[in-house]
Amino acid sequence: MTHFEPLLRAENVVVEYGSRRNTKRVLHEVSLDVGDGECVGLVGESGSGKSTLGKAILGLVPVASGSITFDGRDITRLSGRARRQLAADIQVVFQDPYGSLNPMMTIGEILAEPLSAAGTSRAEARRTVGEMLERVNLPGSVTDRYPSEFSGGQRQRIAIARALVRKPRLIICDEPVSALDLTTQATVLDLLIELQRDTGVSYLFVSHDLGVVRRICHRVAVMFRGNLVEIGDGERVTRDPQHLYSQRLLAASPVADPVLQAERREAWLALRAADER
Ligand SMILES: Nc1ncnc2c1ncn2[C@@H]1O[C@H](COP(=O)(O)OP(=O)(O)OP(=O)(O)O)[C@@H](O)[C@H]1O
Repeated sequence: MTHFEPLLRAENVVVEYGSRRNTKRVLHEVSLDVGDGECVGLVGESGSGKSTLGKAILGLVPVASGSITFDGRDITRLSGRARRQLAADIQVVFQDPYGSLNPMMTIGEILAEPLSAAGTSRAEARRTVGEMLERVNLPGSVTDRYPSEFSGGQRQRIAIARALVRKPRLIICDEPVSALDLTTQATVLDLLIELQRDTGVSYLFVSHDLGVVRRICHRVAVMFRGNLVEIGDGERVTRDPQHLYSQRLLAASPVADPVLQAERREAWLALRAADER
């Protein structure tokens, strides 16, 4: 089995929404590692806290307690400036390729923007943009066109290229293929796998779709009502649902805590139900 050095480590992360008087805890001491070059899936039913963990790592929601370290450095509570500097290393790809690309900008402008914000020269930015388009299998000629001229799958390729331009070490993929039809999903997942092989980038792959996660992830973490209730060290090649559901997770969990045990079962039954729909 491959062992991975943790690039990202979340330890006992607590996130609460709401006001001081009316607090709703949505993450309960969640701990999770992502290794260099590893793809860790985060699955769970709707509202279980998957996106919130992604947002906490990106600094988009405050962490009430616990810590998040990246490459050995505490990034739990960074100033705005330090957070912007970290943007080169941690990028995000969202579900909605329609909403996440500015419709008023050309593809060339969209891809060059993070580079010019970081002070890269125009010539260098143009070269990098061309390289990234090639990586996501789009021709260089797309730079003069606008997002509305592309299909959902192509837009998601563009969003991935934008996430890649600053050569990040981690990409939070938040339901990146959920809005796509099945064939397009498959090509985008294959692209993500290929990019990971070529660049060694790590993914935290948020999805409610176990089939998708099974296809792309090395390990799968299961969230349930704000708790991380299970981590299975699956493999990308694991395609057998029985392997995940029955062998590893439902039957053989040596969990002393009966509440956690019950939550694990419920989480997996909910996922299985969603998977079968
Ligand atoms: N800005 C917010 N203010 C208050 N509550 C929120 C906010 N964002 C999310 N929540 C709540 O936090 C909980 C976790 O939400 P989150 O979006 O992280 O779940 P999720 O597992 O990603 O769900 P989905 O698969 O539907 O995206 C939910 O109960 C949700 O209603």
